[in-house]
Amino acid sequence: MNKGLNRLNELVLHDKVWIESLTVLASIGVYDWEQTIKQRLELDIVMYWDNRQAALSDDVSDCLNYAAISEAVTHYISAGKFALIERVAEEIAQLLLVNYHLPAVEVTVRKPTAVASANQVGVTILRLNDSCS
Ligand SMILES: Nc1nc2c(c(=O)[nH]1)N=C([C@H](O)[C@@H](O)CO)CN2
Repeated sequence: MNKGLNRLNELVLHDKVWIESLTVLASIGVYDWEQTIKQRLELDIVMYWDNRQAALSDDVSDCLNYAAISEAVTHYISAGKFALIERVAEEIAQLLLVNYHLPAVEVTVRKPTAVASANQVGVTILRLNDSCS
């Protein structure tokens, strides 16, 4: 437990690269009719990452490239079929932790059209990379 809290404390001091309101059309929903249409999801992604090398070199090959990551996330979600937005959030978090060796990532998935009387509904998860501890 203490180890987990220590790691969370360290993350507070970390740099971040983030993507706000990435819009993706997805096969998403728990009802059969939802699997016959595409619905809009919006993602906020906060990636914990040390930006110092990129700042020093001013070279795109040293940065965590938010354009490339936006494309990878869009492709992954568009190609899949999902019931819950929780699964979308979890799989995107794991994809980013593993492929980009992030120490941690926070993923929010919103489904803006799901509840007519609500502006937005969604989930947020924070995942730490066990191989970075
Ligand atoms: N926590 C969640 N609740 C619900 C989800 C979901 O993905 N996570 N999904 C639905 C339905 O698909 C809904 O969006 C259809 O309007 C219901 N609750």
